[in-house]
Amino acid sequence: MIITSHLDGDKRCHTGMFTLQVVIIRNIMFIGDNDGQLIMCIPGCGGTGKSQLIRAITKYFFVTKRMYMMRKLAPTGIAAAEIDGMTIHSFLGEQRNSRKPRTIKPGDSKLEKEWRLVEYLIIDEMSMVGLTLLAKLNRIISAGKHVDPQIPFGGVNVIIFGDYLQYRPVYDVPLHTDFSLSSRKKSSKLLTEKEIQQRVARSLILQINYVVKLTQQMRTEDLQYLQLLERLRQGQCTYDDYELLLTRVAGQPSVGSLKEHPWNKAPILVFRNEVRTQLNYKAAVHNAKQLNHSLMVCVAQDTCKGRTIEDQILIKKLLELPDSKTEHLPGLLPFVPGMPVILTQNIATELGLINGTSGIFRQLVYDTDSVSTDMLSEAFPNNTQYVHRPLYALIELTRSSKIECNLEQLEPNLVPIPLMEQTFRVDITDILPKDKRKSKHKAILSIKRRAMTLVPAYCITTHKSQGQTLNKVVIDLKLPNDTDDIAAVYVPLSRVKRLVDLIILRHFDYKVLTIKPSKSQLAEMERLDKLYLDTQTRFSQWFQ
Ligand SMILES: Nc1ncnc2c1ncn2[C@@H]1O[C@H](COP(=O)(O)OP(=O)(O)OP(=O)(O)O)[C@@H](O)[C@H]1O
Repeated sequence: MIITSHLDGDKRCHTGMFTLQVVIIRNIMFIGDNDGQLIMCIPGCGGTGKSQLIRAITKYFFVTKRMYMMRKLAPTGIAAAEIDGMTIHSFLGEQRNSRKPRTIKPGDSKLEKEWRLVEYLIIDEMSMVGLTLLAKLNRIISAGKHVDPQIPFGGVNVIIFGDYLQYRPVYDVPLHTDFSLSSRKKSSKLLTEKEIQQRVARSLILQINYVVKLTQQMRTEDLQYLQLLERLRQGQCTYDDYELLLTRVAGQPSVGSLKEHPWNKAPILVFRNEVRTQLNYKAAVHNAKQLNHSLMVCVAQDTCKGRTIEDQILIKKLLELPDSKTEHLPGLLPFVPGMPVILTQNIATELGLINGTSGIFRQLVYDTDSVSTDMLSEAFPNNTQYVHRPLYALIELTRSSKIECNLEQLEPNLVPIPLMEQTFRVDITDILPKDKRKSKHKAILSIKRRAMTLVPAYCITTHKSQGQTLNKVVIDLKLPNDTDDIAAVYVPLSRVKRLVDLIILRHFDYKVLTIKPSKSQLAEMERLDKLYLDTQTRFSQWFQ
């Protein structure tokens, strides 16, 4: 109601009734009056309907014919696909892991055109958005809107959704970062440009002026389990909670077999990309055998400085790299009809064929001369057919309202997915002969890869599962040694509606259920709670 009435021009949202808050960082000053600008946060723990609310808001913009005024962004492909939006990176026109930041020039007419009509920006999964990324987004909007850089987000209304106890950004610092401690420690040192930008972004977060907290659980229908998840959020699970979860460890008489329906179709959530890749390989081999098919594996075409790579050791190393290190183009991609897959690049944004879109692999179309059975990896059986020049894969989209494929002789929901090209860098020091290694120097190669932009989805990382509701899921709670993040336990456990919808892969330690939220997570949640009280007072009629 707050958002729709703001959109419809409610005076209460435009009179600047807020307390004046001035934040000065070096020479950058933001004034927190906002003059009617909505800088809103909608926090809510997993399953309280944040994505659902984004869909409802979208519908309102749609029925009132104002879709052109809004943009929806999320930090990861899957989270973006969940809300029919885009990843922040692709929206900023940047490649993942890119070393070259996009230059922002004032008066960039393309940028201004992109932003001219945008008045509302929705950002989902705020826990995974970093301050550096937010600062960049702010700079781009400011330039796009061609307004005073002191105006937060170029005057665009921003609505941020998420849950600070879920996954944090990978190469960035979270939005709740408290700089008051570190700045005192480093007071004698000058801040780097990056640190300044992070503080600027933090000052934007401090200007959130409306908060509506979602509290009613919409996903979990199992009350006892819901209470357990609530305790988990505080790091206060009891031994009884632990014993209850132990009843779901695989191998118990009360737990169904992973080989049988429905568990043989349930996605497996793991922590590491390497483990994910290996499990996907195993599942593909197993399913091909079940179907009496010989396994097909697409091989990526790698070149270095325009030349084909001849060195067998290097070829093997490149093909075995996890796709998280190769711009998400897999070296070896097994294909079995019926295999769940996820797109890893934006192919046609306007059609919703974006990074994160899921589907089912149906058929591979390839150059028949390019098939060999020379073994490329021990992970696959001897009779595996390696396809060196695939042309495209036919994918059945599981959820798409935008695509109506009218290709001759193809069913309407089958979409051809072509190959894509990306460049990535790889450190090859470990495979160089000892006499060629230079101490302290890394040997880095730039590799151009042409490959299918798909990965199997029998198994996904817990990080990628954030934001999804899963019918049945198999999870692991034996955390990697260096993990003390509550998200690593909370995210996988909160993907299902009932405890019986999950199986835990193996025995785990009680102490993982007692991981506490960090100080800055708690402080930010408290701050948002206070703002929620203010918002309720301001809009009392909607909170009765
Ligand atoms: N108002 C509602 N009425 C009926 N069902 C709802 C409602 N809101 C959410 N749901 C259902 O509850 C489940 C969880 O909702 P949703 O995915 O929107 O939660 P979320 O807060 O985004 O979770 P997460 O933090 O894990 O991303 C979904 O299956 C959704 O369809």
